[in-house]
Amino acid sequence: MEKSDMTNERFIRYYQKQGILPDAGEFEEMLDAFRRHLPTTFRVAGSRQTVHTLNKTITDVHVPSLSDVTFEGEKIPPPVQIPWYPEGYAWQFNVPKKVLRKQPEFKKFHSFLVFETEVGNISRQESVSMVPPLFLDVQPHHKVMDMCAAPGSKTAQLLEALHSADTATSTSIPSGLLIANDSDHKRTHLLIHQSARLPSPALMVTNLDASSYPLIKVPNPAIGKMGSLAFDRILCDVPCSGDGTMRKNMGIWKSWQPMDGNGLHSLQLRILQRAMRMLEKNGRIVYSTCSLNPVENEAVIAAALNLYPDFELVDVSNTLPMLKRMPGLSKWTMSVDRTATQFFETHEELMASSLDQNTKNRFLKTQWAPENIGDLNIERCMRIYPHLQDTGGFFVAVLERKKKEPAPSRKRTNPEAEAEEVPEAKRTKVDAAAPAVPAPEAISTAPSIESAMDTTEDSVHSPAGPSTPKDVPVTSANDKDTGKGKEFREDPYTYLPDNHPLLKTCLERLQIIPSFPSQNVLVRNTLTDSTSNSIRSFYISNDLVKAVITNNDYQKLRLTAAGTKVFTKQEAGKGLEAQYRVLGEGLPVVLPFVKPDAVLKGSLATLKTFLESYYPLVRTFEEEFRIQIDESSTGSLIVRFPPEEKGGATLTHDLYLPIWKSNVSLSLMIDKKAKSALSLRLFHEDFLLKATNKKRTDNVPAEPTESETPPIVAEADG
Ligand SMILES: C[S@@+](CC[C@H](N)C(=O)[O-])C[C@H]1O[C@@H](n2cnc3c(N)ncnc32)[C@H](O)[C@@H]1O
Repeated sequence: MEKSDMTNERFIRYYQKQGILPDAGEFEEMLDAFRRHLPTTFRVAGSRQTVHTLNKTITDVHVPSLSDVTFEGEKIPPPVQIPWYPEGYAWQFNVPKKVLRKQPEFKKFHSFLVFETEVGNISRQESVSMVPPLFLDVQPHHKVMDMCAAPGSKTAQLLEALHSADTATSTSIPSGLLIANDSDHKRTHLLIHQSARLPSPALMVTNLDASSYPLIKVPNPAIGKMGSLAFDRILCDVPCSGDGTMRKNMGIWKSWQPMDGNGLHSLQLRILQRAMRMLEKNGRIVYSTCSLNPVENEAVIAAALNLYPDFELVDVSNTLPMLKRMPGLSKWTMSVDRTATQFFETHEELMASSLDQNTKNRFLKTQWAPENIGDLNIERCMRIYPHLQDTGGFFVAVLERKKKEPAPSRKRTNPEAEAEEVPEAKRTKVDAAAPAVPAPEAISTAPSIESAMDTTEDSVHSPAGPSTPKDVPVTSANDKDTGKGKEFREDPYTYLPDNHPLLKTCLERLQIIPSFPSQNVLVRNTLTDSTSNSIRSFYISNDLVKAVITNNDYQKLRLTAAGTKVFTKQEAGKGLEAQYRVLGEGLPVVLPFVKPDAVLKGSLATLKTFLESYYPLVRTFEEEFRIQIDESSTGSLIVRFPPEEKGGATLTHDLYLPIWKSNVSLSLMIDKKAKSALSLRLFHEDFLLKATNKKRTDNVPAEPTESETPPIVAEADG
């Protein structure tokens, strides 16, 4: 898009009128920033140890190699750490695509990023999108809800925080829970794909309208009865008009008009209200949008605070001090047409106008600033503008229940506000879906329970998505997208008795110790006599996920995923019995429960042999490893590669990998991309690519001969 096309009179008129920036000069600066290309940003993801090691590789190896680069006579700046991101684990660089494709050092860095993104060690995410989860401050014991989660970049951050006790080799089983929800069924699958990079026994994915999220029943040991689940942390990253994303979604320059935001206010408010009702007493909500529009931001927050006067905005000015932000607005005006020409300062002014009643009825009083806006600490909301730190635009507000009684001045501006301002039909709907929603006080006493780099996050800040109605205030959830009335086809979630014969045999064969939480193993089918013997995969969850699944109807919850897949059945070829094997994605969860002497020991040389061909013959391995293999039975095995430095390759910490032994050959049971990433990270070249190319040039058959072929393909995981 040409710079000259990056303008929109309606946008400029509307936002100048809102006074979102103190002076005209700064407003121009913001517009200029909106017209510039957004830098590429990413964060290092995964367990603390992995993050530390990978970040050190970027700092010590990549940055120095990129620090003195010139391309076509121009100096190219190296990646820099995002100043406000904790521990320097997020980075940004701004180089043209052709530099990434042609300049050797940047090309190498780019493939490093692509592969590490594929395996989940790097998350390409717009920098402002990293902000809301940081303010949520999630701990491993927290019950967390991500109400509008797809495609899931923030879900990944929440999951990492829940798993902060993980080590480089094993996944902890947090006592907390993360429910990632999205009303768009297709997008929940993006969510599942994204979170597969960090498999968690504490994760559930649901497909519901967040504004009418049902109560979840769980046992409350304190009262010996069932209670309802209240959440410690809730993220409301609501659907929005997305005008903060214009640097990336350039179509918004052309299409922007004020009714986009007007049409979303009601849905946004209802989602936030629902979160307030589901929050644990000392819990925290983060509300965010990628929009600059006060009607989607401060108006929603002010209305919610007036509906729930026991809530307040938290002063987070000392958190992430390097993050530049502007205070929330206490004054704004409403445009009631597409052209942004007709403005009304108050709802009363609109009502007294000569506009027809139908037009008037499209607007809610809550879209204007309430009279008591001065009492709401609205300046504690955070507005992030593109010119401040070369980012997209964003809005973030942090809400908690008040520690003290509401101050006398903080009374509802209109005690009937909820009934009047959020149409009754909606409330009835909410209550029907969620029987007997308790008052906030009641729920608080409830029981405590991109190429990869280029495309990964494109849809994160896309405007509201398909469920966003235009032009009219949303008066009810959109059935088409919330799945309501749509058939829900998911296999059931069934917990096995811990002495189930197939599970017992599987655990014995894989040498899993008795403390393995087999009571939390589930399968994705109903257990009849005929299915009991044909279980394909075993999954594991934590206690809380089990409590939710066993006490609620998974169909009502529209549960699309839960727990981590750990073991899967492997057909073993002619004459051999099928066996279960440990999945690569499940290994970090299972590892603490594998008998130590069942784990084989390899070396960098062993690993190189595994990476150099798909099905290396046993005889091609060095003797020390061959002896161990000869003593092992065929099937699923685990190998530990201890730290080692040899011939320019460095392994800094223990690495555990699943392998498969067939009669004469072995195979590393991780997918191709993970193999390439490992090869590049440790040996600085992609052996797999070399092996594939060699096969092509030597005209060697693509697959090994039958006698060598293990009964599976190497990338069978998933
Ligand atoms: C801004 S995006 C969320 C981005 C996401 N949090 C992330 O970081 O990847 C808003 C999401 O809300 C979903 N959505 C729209 N209406 C919804 C509703 N009523 N309930 C739940 N989700 C909704 C959309 O499908 C979209 O995925």
